[in-house]
Amino acid sequence: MPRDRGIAVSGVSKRFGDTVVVDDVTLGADAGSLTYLLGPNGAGKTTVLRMIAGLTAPDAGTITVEGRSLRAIPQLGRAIGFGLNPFAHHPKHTARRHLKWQARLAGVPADEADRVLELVGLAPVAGRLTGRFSYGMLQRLGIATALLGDPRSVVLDEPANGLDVEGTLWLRELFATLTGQGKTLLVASHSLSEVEITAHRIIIMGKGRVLTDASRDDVLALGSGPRRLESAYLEITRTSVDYVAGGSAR
Ligand SMILES: Nc1ncnc2c1ncn2[C@@H]1O[C@H](COP(=O)(O)OP(=O)(O)OP(=O)(O)O)[C@@H](O)[C@H]1O
Repeated sequence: MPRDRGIAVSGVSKRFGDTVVVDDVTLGADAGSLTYLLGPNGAGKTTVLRMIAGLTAPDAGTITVEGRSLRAIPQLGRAIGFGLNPFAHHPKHTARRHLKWQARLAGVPADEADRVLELVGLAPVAGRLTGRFSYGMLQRLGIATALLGDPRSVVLDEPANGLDVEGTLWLRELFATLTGQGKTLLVASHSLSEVEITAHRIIIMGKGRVLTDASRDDVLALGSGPRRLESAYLEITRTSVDYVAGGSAR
């Protein structure tokens, strides 16, 4: 059966100045699947997500959403929900006001704000200033923004960062619900333990290139020991890390 590609990135490259940060990347995410994008710091994950969001223009290649070129989609925010930066909010606005504003930008009804506040568990603090939110609450607000208008595809950048245990379990359930509804989920993450539990497909980038794009089971088969994904990941990215905080760790 052909794969039902929600998001398809084909032969995409991006250079900043003299540096090629995304180099002929082809990857995608299927409807009804949770696809994770992994890779060391600076691998190019966020740049790929920003190009899918239309925030960064690729130098080469094509990006399609449900078979349509980005340029042919008049209101991209209705087709894909993006949660790329939990700090993209005005600290003097309440959560509800922020989401109503985001709804307007995405071209969806303002009353969507209250639906998504409920969905992410922020309804009780809807009237609180976002400047007083904890990091975990801001993550939930970012996820709420991505869910405005109930888009068929959702793209998130490290949504599990800062979530407490209850929040992590909540996010796991949310992902299961969304994929069960046939939605396309593309999520950049460094939380290997969570990825190992929830992924359907795993893409690993390094130095701007795709190193691996395979089912979760096929990636796990490359690892060994009690932390299979961690061991597979370290092996795959071994030659792709040129920045290690605190010096050479490996
Ligand atoms: N606007 C920009 N101008 C110049 N360089 C940039 C810009 N945005 C990103 N880069 C560079 O592109 C490279 C890839 O960055 P990117 O944020 O896509 O990596 P990443 O895989 O998401 O990393 P991380 O895991 O740290 O979030 C990095 O070297 C980064 O410094």
